Amino acid sequence: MLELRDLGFRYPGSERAALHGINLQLQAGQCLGLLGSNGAGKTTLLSLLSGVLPLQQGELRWSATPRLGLVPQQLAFYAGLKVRENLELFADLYRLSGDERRQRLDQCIATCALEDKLSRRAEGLSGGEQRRLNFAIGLLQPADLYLFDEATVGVDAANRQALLGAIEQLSAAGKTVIYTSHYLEEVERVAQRILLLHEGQVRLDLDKRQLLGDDHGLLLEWPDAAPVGLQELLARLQLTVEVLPGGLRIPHLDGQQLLQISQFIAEQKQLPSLLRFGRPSLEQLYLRLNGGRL
Ligand SMILES: Nc1ncnc2c1ncn2[C@@H]1O[C@H](COP(=O)(O)OP(=O)(O)OP(=O)(O)O)[C@@H](O)[C@H]1O
Repeated sequence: MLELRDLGFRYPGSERAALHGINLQLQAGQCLGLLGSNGAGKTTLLSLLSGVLPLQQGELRWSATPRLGLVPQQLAFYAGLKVRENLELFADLYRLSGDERRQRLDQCIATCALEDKLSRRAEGLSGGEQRRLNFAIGLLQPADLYLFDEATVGVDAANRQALLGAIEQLSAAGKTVIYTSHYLEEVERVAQRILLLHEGQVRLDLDKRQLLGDDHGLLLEWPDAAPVGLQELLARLQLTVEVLPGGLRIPHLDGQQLLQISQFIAEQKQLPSLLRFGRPSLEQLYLRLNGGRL
């Protein structure tokens, strides 16, 4: 649905390009998780796609005229208007009418749990409530491509689940989504493909399953130090170990090795504070890839 060729952007007066040499093809129905540390260029990329910033260098090719829904990082509603007035105003801007207008409004209000906030002025809402209004306004727009920039910052855990559910529904309905967040467990949940930006360039672009792989390992942490004798056991089992703050990770092991480690642990006075067998999370991979600069 979208192809970027050698896209670049430099803010006026800035010495360094915020983005350069970005090549990317995005298929319809795909949810792309956009990662990168502060200043990596994520918002700049979304701003170029949504036309908030003018194209300076490179090409943006759409397969058809795009209908875009945007949930921007900067809150974008009328602070002095009530929640209901904001939603109606944006419904007018999106030219929604009749049944579709009512359905979309009802759905956005329910997803973002705004039912009891409708007669409140937007400026009087809490931070998380304002974020939910911002989200509702983006979701209200009938679009083929939805861009979410830090859309859940400050939203409480229960409401966050509802917003993520809405993103999964967009994907399931064949909508294309670009989702950027520093909450990597959210990106891991919604995205099928992961794009990592670093200093304005694409550092990594992979299918999520390919990235996370099925490299099952054992993650162990202790309240104090690891038990005496563990290192010897691991060496005897010929296992490689990654030392982490507070614990260690054994990236590859088979059932027998897992059993022997479990027996050793069971015989110790102090149990681990964390024992997890599985593949690494996106956050753990990200910290390894990006040198911990999230
Ligand atoms: N309006 C601006 N004027 C000048 N430079 C800017 C402007 N906005 C962003 N930049 C710079 O462009 C680079 C990319 O910024 P951008 O906001 O795209 O990063 P980001 O990945 O979205 O970061 P964050 O995770 O902090 O939101 C940074 O070096 C930033 O300082």
